Amino acid sequence: MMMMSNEQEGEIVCLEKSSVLKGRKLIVGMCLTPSCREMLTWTIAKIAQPGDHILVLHLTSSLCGILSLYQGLCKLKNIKMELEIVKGGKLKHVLVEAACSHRASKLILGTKWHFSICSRATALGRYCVKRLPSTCMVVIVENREIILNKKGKLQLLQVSSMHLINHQSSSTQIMLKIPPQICTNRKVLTCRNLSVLQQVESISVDRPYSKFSFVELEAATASFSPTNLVGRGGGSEVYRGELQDGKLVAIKCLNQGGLQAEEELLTEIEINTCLSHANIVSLTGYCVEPAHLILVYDFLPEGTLDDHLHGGEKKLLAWEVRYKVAVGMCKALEYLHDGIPQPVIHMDVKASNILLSHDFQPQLSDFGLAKWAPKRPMYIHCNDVVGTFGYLAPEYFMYGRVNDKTDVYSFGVVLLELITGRKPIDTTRPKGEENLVIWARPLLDERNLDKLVDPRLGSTYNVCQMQTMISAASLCVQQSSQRRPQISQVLKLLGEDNNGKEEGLSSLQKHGLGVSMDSDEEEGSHFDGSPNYRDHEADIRTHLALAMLGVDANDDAVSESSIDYSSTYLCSTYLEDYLADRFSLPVSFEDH
Ligand SMILES: Nc1ncnc2c1ncn2[C@@H]1O[C@H](COP(=O)(O)OP(=O)(O)OP(=O)(O)O)[C@@H](O)[C@H]1O
Repeated sequence: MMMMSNEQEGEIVCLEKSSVLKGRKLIVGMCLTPSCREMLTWTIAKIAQPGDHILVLHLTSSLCGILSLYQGLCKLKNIKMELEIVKGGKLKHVLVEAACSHRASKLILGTKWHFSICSRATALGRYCVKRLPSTCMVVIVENREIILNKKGKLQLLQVSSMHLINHQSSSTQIMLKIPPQICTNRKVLTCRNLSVLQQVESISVDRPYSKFSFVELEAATASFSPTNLVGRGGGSEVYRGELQDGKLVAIKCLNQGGLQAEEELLTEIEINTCLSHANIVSLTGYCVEPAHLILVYDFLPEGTLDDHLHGGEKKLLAWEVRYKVAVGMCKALEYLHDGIPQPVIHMDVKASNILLSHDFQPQLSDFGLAKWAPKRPMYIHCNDVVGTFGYLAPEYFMYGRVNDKTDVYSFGVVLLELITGRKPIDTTRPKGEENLVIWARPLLDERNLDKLVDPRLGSTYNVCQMQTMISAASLCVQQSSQRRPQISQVLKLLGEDNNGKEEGLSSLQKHGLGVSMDSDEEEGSHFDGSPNYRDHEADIRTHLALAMLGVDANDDAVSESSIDYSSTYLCSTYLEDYLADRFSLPVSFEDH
């Protein structure tokens, strides 16, 4: 029998391999919550019988994820790396025991403590030095180091002298961090950035990016002059730069001072090596130096969608452009989810990560939080919820569950922004209107164009496209992730891919609706907002939306109770009337 606990939901799942407990090996999946301890007690008291063997399994998936980043480098250097979970009480005892039992030649430790030289880290170092044989060197690393030899004498060394330390392995030594205020010589390559650089070089081996020196980037930006500063993110500053060959680039300087910047840089480069798409920003190169972690991208002169929709200073974003942005982003996500051998979840789809070229072609940027997608219909569990409030899918926000539908939800929020011109969270709005999805949901159900559509657009939009976009948005922001369509289905709904019309038609025919559509009727040809538009396509696409709902509802993975029928209701009510009226077709959506 195998039992795993679902920490966030507080439920215990028992997977019984065989109904008869013969062989008597019980595996208990254990995390550190009280409900897990309760589960273990229950297993011991109620399930296990004398002679049984209980194996307690603790999965450290986040650490495994980080270690997998190093696989390339280890392979390159022909190094074997293993993860070992050790049991024990005090850290110092565990460390010494492990070093002795493995006959380690070096015990290398990182530290997050900010300490003075006479602090706890020194004490830990001294403890280890005393108890370990002289064949084992103790090294504590962070930024700059001090070597503490056996006699307790302090000697200042630079990390570039690491090889020197390696040659002295006969004498036991400790390296300690100097607190930041004592660090004066910033030119020394830190251990950390050295390892980041090695990893970058190993993961980008198939796609060599330009490796810029900081001096080159200084020259490109007039010494990072404030006039070239184009934007600030949560952990970065972005400058416009011109390279020697005249190419314009965006230079993103990650704020140093933590693992986060390193992880972002490595993830961005690792994932970008697998990507090439017209709607995804191209990474040109990087700069990794002692005090600098920098990413260099193609420069997109029109800035972000966020600036255009909510910036205030920009010209009104025309409907035509809004629709183009929606389709372009949908294509980028379809490429990530379905178009590459190892699919990717972006994890931070939002208006400020959608950049616009001179002709307003959208490009998705910022892969620092991206993840390799799990196989459908599985999801991955994330303990840290990162991303942007207002765009986070409910199951991710509440339970840390991630799969491709996480991006679909965020994309739905972007569609709502394009339709309404409102921000996802706007605390200046009256009560009840602050959260865009909550405010929009009943209006989407009613198809209340008067209230939904950005008042700045007036009547300058294509009603057919607006209806389609509203259908897509209402499907994408559904509470239940299983009920959300896959992004490829959303792309069919929005059209503008070559197969959209035919697939839309064939789907209608499959559902017994023989609707003809003029082949010369080009989508987007009516921009006058007139009520006399011929909008067969909108009907077809909205019907497709319903077909999707039907498909998902039959999915075994969807339990009855998890289905939110409200949007089925909203689409069908609208469509039954509409199709019956337009095409004199008796339509009933009961079957779907
Ligand atoms: N390739 C680019 N071309 C032009 N401008 C860019 C480019 N990349 C980023 N910018 C500008 O820099 C700003 C900051 O970008 P960055 O990706 O660091 O942050 P963000 O996505 O806005 O926020 P966060 O990092 O918190 O998610 C953007 O809002 C945009 O104005």
